[in-house]
Amino acid sequence: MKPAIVFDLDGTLIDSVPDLAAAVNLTLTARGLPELDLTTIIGFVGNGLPKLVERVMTHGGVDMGLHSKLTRITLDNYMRAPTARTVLYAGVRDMLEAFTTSGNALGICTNKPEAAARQVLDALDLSRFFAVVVGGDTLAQRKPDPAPLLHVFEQLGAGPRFYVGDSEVDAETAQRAGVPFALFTEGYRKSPVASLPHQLAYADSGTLPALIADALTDPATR
Ligand SMILES: O=C(O)COP(=O)(O)O
Ligand SMILES: [Mg+2]
Repeated sequence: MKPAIVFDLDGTLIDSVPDLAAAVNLTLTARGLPELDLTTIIGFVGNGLPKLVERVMTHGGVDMGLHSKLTRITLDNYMRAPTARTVLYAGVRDMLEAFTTSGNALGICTNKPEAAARQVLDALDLSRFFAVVVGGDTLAQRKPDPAPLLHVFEQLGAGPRFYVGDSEVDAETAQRAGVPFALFTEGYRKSPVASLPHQLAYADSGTLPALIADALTDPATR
């Protein structure tokens, strides 16, 4: 049976931080606060938009009483132009075509709000690849809680499983869900590859289908 493969979105399939940064910086400049650079924002990404805004506010010394308001404003900013500067990582479209042609069921488990994730996938013509999309606000729990990931796999059906992501949060989610994990090393990871639990690591999306096939013939991941 072909494995079901679930992907993280930001930092794994798409380089989306330029648009997240633009949304955050609109929020900041509207309050007279200085803009943040991409590296700083990358350090704040991974636990969903409310957490991103919380980290930005802590960094800027903004009163946390404004958190829900600034989260709403930042999401509105983001939703107005979610793919203006966002690009797919090299080889991603071909990789998704290859998995689809071989009959793998594919899903998305992201901490991005579900509506934003769906809008981004539509705009980049990626929606057709994914039978299930779960975002950071789809369930009461978000990654690194394993519930959203298990929810996606349950809907994709029986068979072997693999989760593909770029971050500490993704590695922990997979581990807690008991699912083998493929780490994309060129995303928004903050710590060294060796410190993240993973069954395989890759830097070129074109190599992933063969790597997953190999890993699934290895008794350690079966
Ligand atoms: O929204 C985030 O913080 C990160 O999104 P991701 O889970 O797709 O990497
Ligand atoms: Mg990610």
